Amino acid sequence: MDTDSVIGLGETIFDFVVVGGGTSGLVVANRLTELPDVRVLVLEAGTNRLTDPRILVPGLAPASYEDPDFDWDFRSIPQEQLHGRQLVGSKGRTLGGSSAINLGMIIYPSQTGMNAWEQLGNPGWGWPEFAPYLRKFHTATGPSDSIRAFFNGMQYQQRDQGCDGPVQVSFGDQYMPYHAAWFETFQSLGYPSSADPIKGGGIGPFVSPGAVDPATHTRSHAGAAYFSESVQQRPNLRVVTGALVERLILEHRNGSAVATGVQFSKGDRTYTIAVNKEVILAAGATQTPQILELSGIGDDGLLRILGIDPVVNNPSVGENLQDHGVVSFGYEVADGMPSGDMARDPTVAAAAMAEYQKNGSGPLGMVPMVSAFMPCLELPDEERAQLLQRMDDLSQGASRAILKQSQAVRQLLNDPNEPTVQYILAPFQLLPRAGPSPKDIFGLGHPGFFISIMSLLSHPLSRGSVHIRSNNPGDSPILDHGILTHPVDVELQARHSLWMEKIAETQPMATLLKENGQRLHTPERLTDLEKAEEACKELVLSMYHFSGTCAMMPREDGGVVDPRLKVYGTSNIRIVDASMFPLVPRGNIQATVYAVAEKAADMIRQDV
Ligand SMILES: Cc1cc2nc3c(=O)[nH]c(=O)nc-3n(C[C@H](O)[C@H](O)[C@H](O)COP(=O)(O)OP(=O)(O)OC[C@H]3O[C@@H](n4cnc5c(N)ncnc54)[C@H](O)[C@@H]3O)c2cc1C
Repeated sequence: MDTDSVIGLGETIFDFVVVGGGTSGLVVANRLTELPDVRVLVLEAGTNRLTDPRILVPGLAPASYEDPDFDWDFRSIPQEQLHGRQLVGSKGRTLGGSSAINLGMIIYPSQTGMNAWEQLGNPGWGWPEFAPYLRKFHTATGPSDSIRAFFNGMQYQQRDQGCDGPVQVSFGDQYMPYHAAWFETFQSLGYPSSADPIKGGGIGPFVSPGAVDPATHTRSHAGAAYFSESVQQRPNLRVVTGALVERLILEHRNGSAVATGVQFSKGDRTYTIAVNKEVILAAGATQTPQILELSGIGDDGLLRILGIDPVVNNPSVGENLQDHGVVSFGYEVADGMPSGDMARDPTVAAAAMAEYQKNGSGPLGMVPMVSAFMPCLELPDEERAQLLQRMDDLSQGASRAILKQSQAVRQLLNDPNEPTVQYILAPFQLLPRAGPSPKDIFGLGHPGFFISIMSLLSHPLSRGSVHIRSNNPGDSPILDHGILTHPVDVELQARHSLWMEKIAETQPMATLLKENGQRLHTPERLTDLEKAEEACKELVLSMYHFSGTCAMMPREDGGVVDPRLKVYGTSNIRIVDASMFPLVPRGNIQATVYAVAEKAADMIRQDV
């Protein structure tokens, strides 16, 4: 399909117009066009780079960051709580969206976390109903026998995995000694792996599989998986790239707003396309609220100031932004030990590329990260009670929306079986202080060889927002990440970060690291909670898990969509991307995005 063409577009009546050809948009477009009578148009602002090596080769993802052909490259406003630092907001701007440029880790949400979605007023969204969709989107290929032996204690059963979904999920073939030591170190600390995260429970270390096709060793993202060559042949599907959706054309009918068309620009022309049944918003958590606001759905006051006629007053549009902040500690490796930092030597980089081109193996063809879900171990019962009390005190007088969410998060933090953090081991250096440019953070610019241990709060309480800055659709929205604005998050993040020092000094990890070697996070070992809190504020970065800005919740609780994903006050606009998450789930979120979109597609098919 020539996705750059608009020829004949005006002559077709589309039943559904999907805004955004990213992770969720392509899932829904694919599933709807399985029905031959349903005509779907996808409008994607970004490029079609399906055959570009920076997307195809999993290990080349960082080469796409900040390039406008791949990345929206947002920056937050200065974050007061982080001493005025700006955070990066990379986000895919190409067919496949963020799944085409992300780090490829596939991690599943927890049972308790999903049940919290349902408890927030969303019948049908608890774990039992949601879990099948976590399998529907993917086909898993298990680890080889040698990889299973390498990761002593790894939990994995083929019967638990997805077996016929479009996204290919697999393990790598060349892990480093730190990866095996990760498992053994947690075991030494008394926390062996207890369950495969796909089952929604358990704590301890696990190997994060990657969205990599084991046959071709290429990235399996939404573009490759849901917009494959055979799907491109469907006569009832049309995809146009380079099409920036500016606003929806709305009319009032019987007390609600009806979308009758979509206005978009391509090149220097503006087009309006009629829609027969529904508009499906899938522009991601940063731009779905932008499009609603540009169309007159949002906070009346803000819209009027910016010269937009309000159609539906809902001040919750663009609020409730959630993200996982990630704090990374860097440890120098022992002399002679390998590190991904070796790739800064052009000879080593060329050898890795040659190995990849020969048979797809090696570091470029895999996702080289392992993780662990853990409770907060350095938190004695009495201090835990104090922390929860602090949380309750801080919630006093909060809006109904925040109060309800705080209660849900409180339950999660109080559950002894629910992790409060995800630790990740990456066998290369990260330089948060060199930010906000991702090229500097990922650029391996510090001399020497390092690994990184990272911590991400599983259930953050901090909230940010994203709103339009003007009525010009070409202006990027005002992004206020809000990471670590909540004092309880700062304390929890610091306590978890202190534990990263323990991981690094426990055997066998300790022997792989240089004794008294350089540390990229702080010159001295952190022992003190206050100093750790300060370090977290200096180091925390966005994990690019934008979500929650058009949350699925009752409208009086701060919701923007109902449990059928319909935008309140409208009759034919749905949201299917990460902006509908009421609470960000534990871990990396693409698996949850895929599953939400699969469930959304089923709902839409039932409803029309
Ligand atoms: C650098 C990076 C690394 C990440 N690493 C991981 C990881 O390892 N594991 C994991 O699970 N998750 C990861 N994530 C997160 C995950 O990829 C995203 O949360 C998920 O893909 C978001 O899906 P979405 O459908 O909500 O939005 P997207 O996939 O971002 O899709 C939105 C699409 O809408 C388009 N669009 C936006 N505005 C308009 C407009 N006005 N008109 C037309 N089109 C528009 C965009 O160009 C984009 O293609 C990462 C994300 C990034 C950016």
